[in-house]
Amino acid sequence: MTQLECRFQVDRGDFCLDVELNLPSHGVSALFGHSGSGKTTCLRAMAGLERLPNSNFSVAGEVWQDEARGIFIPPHKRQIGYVFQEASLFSHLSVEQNLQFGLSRVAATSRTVNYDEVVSLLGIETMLKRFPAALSGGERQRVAIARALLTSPALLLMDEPLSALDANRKQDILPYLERLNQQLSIPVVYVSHAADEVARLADYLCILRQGSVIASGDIGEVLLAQKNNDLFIDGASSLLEGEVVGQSAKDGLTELELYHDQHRDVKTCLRITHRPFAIGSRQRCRVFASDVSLCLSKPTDSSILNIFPAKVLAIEPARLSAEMLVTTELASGQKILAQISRYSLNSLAIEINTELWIQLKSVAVL
Ligand SMILES: Nc1ncnc2c1ncn2[C@@H]1O[C@H](COP(=O)(O)OP(=O)(O)OP(=O)(O)O)[C@@H](O)[C@H]1O
Repeated sequence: MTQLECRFQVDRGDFCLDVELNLPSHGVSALFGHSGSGKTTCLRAMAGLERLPNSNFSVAGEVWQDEARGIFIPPHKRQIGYVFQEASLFSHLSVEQNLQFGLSRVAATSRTVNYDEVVSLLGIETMLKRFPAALSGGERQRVAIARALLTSPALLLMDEPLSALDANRKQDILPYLERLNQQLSIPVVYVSHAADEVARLADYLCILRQGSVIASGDIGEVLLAQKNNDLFIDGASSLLEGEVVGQSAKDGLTELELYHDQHRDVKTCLRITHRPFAIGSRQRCRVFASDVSLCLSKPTDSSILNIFPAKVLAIEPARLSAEMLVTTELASGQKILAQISRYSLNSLAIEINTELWIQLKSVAVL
């Protein structure tokens, strides 16, 4: 079900924005694009911090802006949480007082979020008595997210919340964002220009370029469709998601059964280096096209653990002229990109509909 519907337009002479989006009612929708593509302008318009002409925005059927009808709900009357690049906490208040401030902004009878649950979800139990100056950047950001959640928002807007953090702090905070997404049913609009973040967190991806939407949809589909987009500086990739079904510390392996097309009666199990995941938990993996190789017959003496039969769906040039991107489909329906040399494509005579075997040399667990 679509929950967020917007049409934002503005002509500032040197920058024109014309964006129409229908975002889902749950999960994380990422607005992804280069600097200056209009991501923050859209987020600010959703918050009502910017009133764009000829624009409209509704959340779960509730109209927050409709210029044609003269409707514009001011920011303080919109049920939103807003998290900025830098945590904007009150420095004279303790963490607990900062959180209580968030909680006090909404009447007890209208609260949809539980204080203890949020504190535990963001792992801030031990910081409650401390003041913002005594917290690391990552901890401050966790408190800012908790404070935003405690206002029981109908919508959580996050503008590059990790961009001020170094790589290690970023890795520390990502699991909290994932848990938040899994445990609370508040839709999140997440602005980012980092490919690794959106691949890990987003369920729905919208790519903006120079004020326009150039692609939007399920993250897996957009990653495939935009395989050559230079925003994915780390390379073309596909996403696989599945449930942990096996653990063998002895063999050093964890086994995931991939979610698949319900109409197909075939299952695919992915074996990855052992990780301490709970059986039954949901995990997402990213497979870089450069880590996938193709064979015409089944390799029987390969060190590669994941070898699956597949069919070629599409063949397109990669960004490097000597390389090609081959979209393959497993019998269970997942699509996986392989990047091979033009030379190999020709010498193996790989064409659309060729049936072959794919080898996943490496799988990044996100
Ligand atoms: N209030 C404003 N008045 C005029 N121009 C603005 C205003 N705010 C932003 N802009 C311009 O609008 C364009 C889009 O800016 P915006 O901040 O939305 O992009 P962005 O994709 O979020 O970029 P970044 O990743 O650098 O934050 C830019 O050219 C910017 O300079």
